[in-house]
Amino acid sequence: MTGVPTVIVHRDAELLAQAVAARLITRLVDTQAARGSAHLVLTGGTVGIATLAALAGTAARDAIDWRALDIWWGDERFLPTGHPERNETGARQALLDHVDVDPARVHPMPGPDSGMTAEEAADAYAVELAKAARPEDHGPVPSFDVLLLGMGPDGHVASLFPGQPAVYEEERPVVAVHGSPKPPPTRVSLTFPALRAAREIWVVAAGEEKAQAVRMALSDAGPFQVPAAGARGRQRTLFLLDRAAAHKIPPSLGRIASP
Ligand SMILES: O=C(O)[C@H](O)[C@@H](O)[C@H](O)[C@H](O)COP(=O)(O)O
Repeated sequence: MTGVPTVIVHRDAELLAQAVAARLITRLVDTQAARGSAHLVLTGGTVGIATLAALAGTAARDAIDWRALDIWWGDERFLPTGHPERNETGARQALLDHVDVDPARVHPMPGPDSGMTAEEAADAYAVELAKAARPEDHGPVPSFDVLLLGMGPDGHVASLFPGQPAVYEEERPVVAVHGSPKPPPTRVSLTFPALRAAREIWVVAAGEEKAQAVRMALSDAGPFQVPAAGARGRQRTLFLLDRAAAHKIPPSLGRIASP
């Protein structure tokens, strides 16, 4: 784990989504200018999808070279392709159906309609990640330029739930998750080793019900109990919050970015 997270607080959930969308445009444009292409990891959840919708609604989205972008998911609900509860479906409806992505560079996690079990889907995703990794990357996954994470009131990120076997995985980059406390029970998730390959991790959270988990994630809580406490990027970690989610952290920690 590297560095202390930077905390940025916006007025409310709507402005937070707009601000994260604007930040994504800048970051992806800068990365593509420097390296030609970029790797972005998406999240499900309310703020995650609201951010993608905000991005789709911003004219500046055209500054991104959508065809030079690999899109991955941090986790997926193990449901058939097109199911309304899949994180992929939400991302496609909010953003991906409205921009000129290269279909070959959009990497959804397989669902049960692939004929695979959740374990096989996790292994297949690990193979796909390994194919995209370059020798200069730190292990069998690409160095994600931005990895977006929503966070649950229990401090979970991706489908890494407190105390569940997936949080203890130190080898495999992707695992199957059974018995998730948030429905649906079966999921596929990146693990801590894969998350920590990211150059930047942006934890995005809004709402009073997240305030306690935000405080714990920024304290010295252990990642097995509060998985968001273990989500740290190699170069930078941002906690992008609305005021309600930020109100339990010491004022010294948060930078208020919106009046
Ligand atoms: O499949 C999912 O649900 C997610 O990927 C999950 O990790 C989500 O991001 C958080 O639970 C926050 O979700 P909310 O923003 O809806 O609270």
